[in-house]
Amino acid sequence: MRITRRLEFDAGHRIPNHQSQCRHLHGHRYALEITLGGGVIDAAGRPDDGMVMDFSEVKAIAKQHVVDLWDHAFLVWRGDESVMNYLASVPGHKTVVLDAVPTAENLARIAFSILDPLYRDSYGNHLHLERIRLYETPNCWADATRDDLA
Ligand SMILES: Nc1nc2c(c(=O)[nH]1)N=C([C@H](O)[C@H](O)COP(=O)(O)OP(=O)(O)OP(=O)(O)O)CN2
Ligand SMILES: [Zn+2]
Repeated sequence: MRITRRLEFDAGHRIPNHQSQCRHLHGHRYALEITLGGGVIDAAGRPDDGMVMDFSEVKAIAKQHVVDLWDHAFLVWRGDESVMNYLASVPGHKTVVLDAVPTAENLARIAFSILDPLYRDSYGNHLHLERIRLYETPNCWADATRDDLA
């Protein structure tokens, strides 16, 4: 069985070597969809009976480890020297420094690697993270699965 929980956040980014307008500083209303696989819990009387995992628990983990960190932050590739230097000059700025250019593909892959160990086996029903879908715009998204981890 598969379940999916969606969370949304706002963040700034740029793709420094992009040939068009994405090299400019801009932001998105991102959406993160977390798809988990696992068995449906069959334990009458338990609060999670009939669930793969309580959606509120799925949300709490993603919120604590990804969404709250990236929300209203600027996501910057550590090799983007001019923007790194500028953001460092802004007192108390919320900046997330990444080892890769902040494309939808890389953000999906990074979110997968952060969240993967946090969902695995926590419910004893072979729970596992199957896919992270990261929407950069309503029309553009990337899917990361285990095969995409570096
Ligand atoms: N494969 C990828 N291509 C692009 C990415 C990306 O992350 N992966 N990112 C961008 C830009 O950051 C931008 O967010 C997308 O721009 P655009 O294609 O213009 O998307 P819009 O929704 O604004 O376009 P509409 O045509 O207005 O729907 C570029 N490419
Ligand atoms: Zn963009």
